[in-house]
Amino acid sequence: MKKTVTAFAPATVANVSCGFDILGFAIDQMGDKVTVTPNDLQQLRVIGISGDGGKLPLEPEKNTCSVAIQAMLDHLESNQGIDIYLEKGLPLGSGMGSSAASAAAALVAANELLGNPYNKIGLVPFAMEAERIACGSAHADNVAPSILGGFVLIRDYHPLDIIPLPVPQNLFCTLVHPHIELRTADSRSVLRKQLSLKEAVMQSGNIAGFIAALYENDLALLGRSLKDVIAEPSRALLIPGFYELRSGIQFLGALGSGISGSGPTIFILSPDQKTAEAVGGKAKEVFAQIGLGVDVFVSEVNKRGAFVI
Ligand SMILES: Nc1ncnc2c1ncn2[C@@H]1O[C@H](COP(=O)(O)OP(=O)(O)O)[C@@H](O)[C@H]1O
Ligand SMILES: N[C@@H](CCOP(=O)(O)O)C(=O)O
Repeated sequence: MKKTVTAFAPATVANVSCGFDILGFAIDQMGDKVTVTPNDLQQLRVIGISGDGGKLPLEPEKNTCSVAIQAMLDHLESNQGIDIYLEKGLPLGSGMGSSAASAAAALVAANELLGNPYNKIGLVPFAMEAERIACGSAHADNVAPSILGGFVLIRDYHPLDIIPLPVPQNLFCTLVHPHIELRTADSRSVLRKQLSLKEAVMQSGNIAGFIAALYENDLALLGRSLKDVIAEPSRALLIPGFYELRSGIQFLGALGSGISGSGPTIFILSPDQKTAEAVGGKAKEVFAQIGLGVDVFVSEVNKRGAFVI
């Protein structure tokens, strides 16, 4: 067995407006790193965390790294002991799949340590168990793209059916992260439990249009499909500046915008880097006017997903 393995897993944008709980994509550069080392104690231990300001739990039953690896070891019927070190690169409660990136990096590192018993899709159910403890819901729309990269559709959860999708050319994403923390568990609690038939029809039309746009490389159709009648109406109220930003960028040439995951991060898709940068500049102005700090990132879609370093 290898002595030590480190893996990186990227941030993700879940939902992508029209795909609540069933669609997500991975972002370049930003993410978490996890290092795993075997121990002889037959125990999983989180031996250290950096970059989290002391906020994340070291208890193995509460940290998404250890919960994900434990789910994998249980499936393998293994009692291998592993020490876990997490370098947190993503802000917590950001809507950029922070809890998911930790789980994804931990699984890819532990899988390598154990001789790769699983392919990447095989790791997704273990990462979903980590999401269950992080926010009370085992959604896969962050963990699947963080592990696999690109756009990923979760066609069904029972049984799990994961479909990697094509990534169109020249698609750029601007992420605008206002400096507030929004826990996924809290922003799930504001969701309506019922949809009207009319709303279900609208959401189905848009997710179908979005998937067709990915296959057709049709960015205009992709932009028209960026609509969300399920989560955005209730969640946007929790995000100061959401509607101001949307109206501020409307003539800059972006394809569309929405809430990244459960927020507060807002994503904007653009057909070129120049537009994505201009949108980022406008976002800084809008948030300066309302007096709230923001971080702005511009990224292409990350096609690689989590990898061993
Ligand atoms: N390794 C971890 N990385 C990130 N969050 C973790 C981790 N372990 C546990 N958590 C918990 O998950 C929650 C953050 O997840 P979540 O609210 O889903 O954020 P995000 O929207 O960024 O994914 C926090 O309450 C945090 O305590
Ligand atoms: N589909 C989930 C996605 C949550 O993403 P996160 O990055 O905010 O954890 C939801 O909308 O609740």
